[in-house]
Amino acid sequence: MSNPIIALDNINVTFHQKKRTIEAVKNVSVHVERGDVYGIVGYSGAGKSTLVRVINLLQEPTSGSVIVNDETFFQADSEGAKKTRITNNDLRNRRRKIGMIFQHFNLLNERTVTENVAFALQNSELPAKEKAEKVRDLLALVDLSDRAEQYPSQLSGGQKQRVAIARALANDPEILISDEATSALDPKTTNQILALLKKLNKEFGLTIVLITHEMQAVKEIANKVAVMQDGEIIERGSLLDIFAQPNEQLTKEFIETATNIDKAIATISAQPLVTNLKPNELFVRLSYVGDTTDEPLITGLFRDFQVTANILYGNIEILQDTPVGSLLIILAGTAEQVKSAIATLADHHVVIEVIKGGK
Ligand SMILES: Nc1ncnc2c1ncn2[C@@H]1O[C@H](COP(=O)(O)OP(=O)(O)OP(=O)(O)O)[C@@H](O)[C@H]1O
Repeated sequence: MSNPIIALDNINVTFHQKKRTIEAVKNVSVHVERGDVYGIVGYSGAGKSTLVRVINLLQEPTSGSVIVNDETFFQADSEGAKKTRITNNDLRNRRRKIGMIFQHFNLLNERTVTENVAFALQNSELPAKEKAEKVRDLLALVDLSDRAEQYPSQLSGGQKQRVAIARALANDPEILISDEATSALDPKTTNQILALLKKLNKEFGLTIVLITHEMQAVKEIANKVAVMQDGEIIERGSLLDIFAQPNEQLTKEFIETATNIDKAIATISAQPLVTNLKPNELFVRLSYVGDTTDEPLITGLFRDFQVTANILYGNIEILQDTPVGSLLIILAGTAEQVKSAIATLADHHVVIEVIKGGK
C-alpha cells in the first residue's frame, strides 16, 4: 500500500496564555489514505479545527510530525526541541494543493461569483484565457454557471458554499479540508453539498478531511471516522465498524443523533408488549452489517429452533453501499431454544443486546 497522503504523528498543540495553558490537541496521530473521506467528529472545543489546521501549518504544532504527500512539513520531537520546517515559499505552493472550505464560506462580498473563484488563481501561471475557462468549468461543476455575475449577498447559503468549493478546487488540490462546511445550512442544502463532495471524491479521487459535530454528515459520505474529545481521538475506525459497534459512550451519543435508535428503544420499551414481557420472552436488539441483512435470519429462527421473533422496530441504513441494520424484537421460546438461536445469530456476526427479560 502506498504511504498515507496525510500523516500526522504524535501531534501536540499547546496554547500558552497569560494565566493558563490550553492543550488543544494531545498526542494525536491520524493517517489519511489517498481517496479517503475522513470524518472527524466532536463537540465544540474538542480540538478538531486546531488539528486540521495543522495539516497545512495554518497552525504550527508544538510537537509531532506532519507529512503530506511524503513531504515533511514539520517535525519536532518535543516542545522547544529542534524543529524541521518546510520553507515559507514551498509551503505557499503546497497550500494551493490543499483546498479549504468553512462554515461561513469566507467569500469576498465586493466581488462577483466569477471574481471570487478567479481570486484563487491570482498566482497561477495560466494565461488569462485559460484562467477564465477554468473558472467557467468550475462554476459548471458546482452548477452555478447562471450565477456567475452575481454577488455573494444575492446567493443562498448552499450557493455560497458551492462558490467556496469552486474556489477551493481552482488549483486542482489533492486534498480538501472541510471545516464545519455544512453546519450553517438546512438539512436539504446540507445533503446537496455532501452529494457534491461525494461526487468530487468519487470522480476526481479528491481526498477529503471533514470535520463536523454532525454525525449525519459523516454518515453520508465518510469511509473513516475519528471521534475527538478534549484534544484526543478517543475512537476511530471504518464508518461501518464505528456504526456497527461503537465502544465509547461519546461515539454512541453521536451515532444516536444519526440513527435515533435509543429513542426507538425508549418508545418501544413503554409499550405493553414489552412492559408485560412473559417469562419465556426476551426483548433484544439485533445489529448487523452487510450480507447478513439479506439472509432470512428471522424466519430461520423459527424453522431451526422454534423460536418466534416479533419485530417491533426495524431500521436498515445503507452506509457506503452496505446495509447496516438494527431490529428490536421479542424472541419467545424455551430457554434452551432461545440460547441456540442467539448462538446462531452470533455466528452470523449479528450483535445481540438483551434489553429486557431473560432473568
Ligand atoms: N489561537 C488560540 N489560542 C488559544 N486557544 C485556542 C486557540 N485556538 C483554539 N484554542 C482553544 O483550543 C481548544 C480547541 O479549539 P478548536 O477550535 O480546535 O475546537 P473545535 O473542536 O474545532 O471546536 P469548534 O467547532 O467550536 O471550533 C479550545 O479550548 C479553544 O478555545
